[in-house]
Amino acid sequence: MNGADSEVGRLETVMLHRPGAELKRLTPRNSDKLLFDGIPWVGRAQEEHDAFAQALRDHGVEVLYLTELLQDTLEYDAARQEVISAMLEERQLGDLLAQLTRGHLEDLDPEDLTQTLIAGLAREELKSGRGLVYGLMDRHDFVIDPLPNLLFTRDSSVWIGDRVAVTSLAMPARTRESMLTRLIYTHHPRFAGVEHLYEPWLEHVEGGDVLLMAPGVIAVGTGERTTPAGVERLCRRVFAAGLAHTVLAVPIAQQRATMHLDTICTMVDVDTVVMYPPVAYSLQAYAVTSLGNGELRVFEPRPFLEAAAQAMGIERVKVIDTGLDPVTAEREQWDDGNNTLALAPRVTVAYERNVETNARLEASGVKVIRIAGSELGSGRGGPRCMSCPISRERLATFA
Ligand SMILES: NC(=O)NCCC[C@H](N)C(=O)O
Repeated sequence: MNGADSEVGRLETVMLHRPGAELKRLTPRNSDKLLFDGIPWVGRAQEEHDAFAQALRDHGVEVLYLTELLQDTLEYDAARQEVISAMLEERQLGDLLAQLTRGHLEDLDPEDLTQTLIAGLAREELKSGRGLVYGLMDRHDFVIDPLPNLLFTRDSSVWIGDRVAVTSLAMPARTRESMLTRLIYTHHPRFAGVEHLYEPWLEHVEGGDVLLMAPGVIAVGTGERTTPAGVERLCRRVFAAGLAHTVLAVPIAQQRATMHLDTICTMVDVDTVVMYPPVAYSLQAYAVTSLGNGELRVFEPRPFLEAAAQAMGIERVKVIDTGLDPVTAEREQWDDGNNTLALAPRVTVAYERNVETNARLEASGVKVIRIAGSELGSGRGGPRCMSCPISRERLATFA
């Protein structure tokens, strides 16, 4: 059954995106805008990603690739027309270039259209071009921007219970990603009948900010990406659908190092998190519950870990004591040491480079499946960011 009610229930199915030609578009001139901190060696990034996918399969996880789902989806004419129109509307190419681009895209078969929607289209790759906008563009300028961050499938959709929240991404370089995930969830037969909990045109919410702490309890970070209004909208929708009794709104620093809640905190067991030490005990949360009729009850802020324990009905949330010196902690947090992907309670995937954090996890009894991420990490995301759980074994239902 599709869906998830926790971060740690046995992972059954996951959606990944194997990086490809879109990474080859990155240059020192555009990498900042495209949200990469370096220029990855693409072949090696693919090898690292293949090893990640294989590690998941070796642990019984079904791996779905976004590219394959998208290509299947683009076999349907309604889906093709929908995505081409939406993309051109967003892109603002002017009437003539939009018309030429439409013609170019309509001539592509599903495989090439998939590639073009992901890797983008440079002006020089258009079959034919003319007019003012075309003339004013450099031949390397993008008629369609590439989506190198599609790699981070966590952010462009998130399953909550049996519904999928198609997210509203905040950064211009990423907004088109959820156009593609929405298309898949709307038209692919595998997802027939799945209800959408959230939509890309609503206030900003990114999947990396959403943590399913326990059945009925969701933490949502609000900072550089998810906006306060996004959290409020998600609260209303989650409560209306009966998917949670408490949402914890967690303000996080609005900076790149902590762009999502999952860059500083992920769960490794039903009651245990690995967390960036400097914020572990200072992070605050506003608990939000439903008063019915769409009204929300918002509680005074209190320490996140306390608020989470209370909502989860447990005495305390345990924090892996990484006990790292501040410099090592900062280095490993930057390299996604706290961004782990649980395959089951106390079994987690982590970047091998975060030697100290991983050692502490193991000392606490967590099995760590190490993966290489020297190239993948240049996009500033770890194993949790690179995975969208489609199905996890349910822990429980809440009344
Ligand atoms: N959940 C995550 O933290 N995802 C990582 C996203 C990295 C990407 N380069 C971005 O800046 O959005």
